[in-house]
Amino acid sequence: MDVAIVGASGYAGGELIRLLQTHSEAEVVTATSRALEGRPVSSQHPHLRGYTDLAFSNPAPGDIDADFVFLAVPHTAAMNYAGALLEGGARVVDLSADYRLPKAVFEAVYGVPHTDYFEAPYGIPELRRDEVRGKQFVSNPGCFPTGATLAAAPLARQAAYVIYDSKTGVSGAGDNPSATTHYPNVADGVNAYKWTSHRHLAEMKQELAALGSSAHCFFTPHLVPVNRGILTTAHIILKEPMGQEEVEALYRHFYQGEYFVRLQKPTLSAVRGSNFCDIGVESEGERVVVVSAIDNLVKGAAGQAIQNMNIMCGYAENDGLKVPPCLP
Ligand SMILES: NC(=O)C1=CN([C@@H]2O[C@H](COP(=O)(O)OP(=O)(O)OC[C@H]3O[C@@H](n4cnc5c(N)ncnc54)[C@H](OP(=O)(O)O)[C@@H]3O)[C@@H](O)[C@H]2O)C=CC1
Ligand SMILES: CC(=O)N[C@@H](CCC(=O)OP(=O)(O)O)C(=O)O
Repeated sequence: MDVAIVGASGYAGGELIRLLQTHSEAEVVTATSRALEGRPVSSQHPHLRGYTDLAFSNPAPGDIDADFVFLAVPHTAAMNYAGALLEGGARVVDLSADYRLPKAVFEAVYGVPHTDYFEAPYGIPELRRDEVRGKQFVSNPGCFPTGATLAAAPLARQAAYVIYDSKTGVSGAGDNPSATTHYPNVADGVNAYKWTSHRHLAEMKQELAALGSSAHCFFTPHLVPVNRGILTTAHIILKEPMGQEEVEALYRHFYQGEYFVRLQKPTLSAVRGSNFCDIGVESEGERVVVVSAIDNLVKGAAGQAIQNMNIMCGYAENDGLKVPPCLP
C-alpha cells in the first residue's frame, strides 16, 4: 500500500517514516515539506539515512497520489487537505486537532473558523476500536488526552472528579524553535503552563462523557526538560470508595488483551520510542491515583496513527509497531 505523509519534515512525520520502515504492507512513497522541497528526507532526519531515498515534495492536496495519507501538519492546515484527499479516494488519518471535536467546540477552543468540517471517528483504539474499523477517515487524538483518557477510562463511571496533572517532553511543541522551548528556558526547570485553559481539556471532557462519565474534569500541563514522553497523574475522586484490590482487578479486566496497554509502574524511559501506554494504580479509598506514561510522538501521535491505519485497513494492529522501547 502506497503511503503519503504530509508534513514529513516535522517530528511526528519523521516518526511515521521511522515506524513504517518495519510495516509489512505500507511503503512511504511521498513525504511532503514546503520549506524542504527537493531535499533528501535524510537531510532533515539523519537517523533515517539508508532507510529511505525519498526527497521531500510539495504537491497540491489534489495531486497527492497514495492509497493512504497521514496528515502530520499543524491544526488549521489539515482542513485544507482532508476533503480533497477523501474525494480522490484515499484513506486518511489526521494527526492534527482539526477533526477531534464538534465544529462549534473546535471553533470556540481554537478561535478560528473551520472551513471544511465533517464528522470523523476519534481514533483511540482501546476505547473506540469499532468506530475506527473500516473507516476512510479517522481523527487521531491529542497527545495529552491519549495518556490521560487511558488512565481514567476504567473508573470513568465511578468518578465524581478527575484531575489530570501532566508532565510533557519538549518535542510536543514541534520542530519550530520558540522562547518556550529555548534550551535555557527548559533545562534544569519545570514550568506549568495554561494552568486551567489548555486546548486539550475539551477532548478530555469529550472522552469522559463518551465513556458515560458525569465527572468534573480538570487539567494542568507542565513542561519538563526531556525530549519525549508524557507522564500523567490522574487524581480520581470517587463517588464511593474502592479498595486497592478492587481497583487493580477493574483495570486488569478493562485492558485485558490490549497489546499496547501494560499495567506496571509507569516511567517515561520504559515507553520511549514505543506505542505502549504503561499504567499504574494506587487507591486510598475515595481517591485513586492513576499514573500513565506514553511517548508523545508515538502513542501520542505517529504510533497511534499507524495503529488506526492498521484497524482501518484490516492489518494486524501492531504491524509496524513492534519496536521495543529504548530504556533508558
Ligand atoms: N509533537 C507531538 O508530540 C504531537 C503532535 N501532534 C500533531 O501532529 C501534527 C504535527 O506535529 P509536529 O510534527 O510536532 O509539528 P512540526 O512543527 O514538527 O512539523 C509540522 C510539519 O507540517 C508542515 N507544515 C507546517 N505548516 C504547514 C501548512 N500550512 N501546510 C502544509 N504543511 C505544513 C511542516 O513542514 P513545512 O513547513 O516545510 O511544510 C512540517 O513538516 C500537528 O498537528 C501536531 O499538533 C499530535 C500529537 C503529538
Ligand atoms: C509541549 C507542548 O507544547 N505540547 C503541546 C501539545 C502537543 C500537541 O502536539 O498537541 P496536539 O496533539 O493537539 O497536536 C501543547 O501543549 O500545546
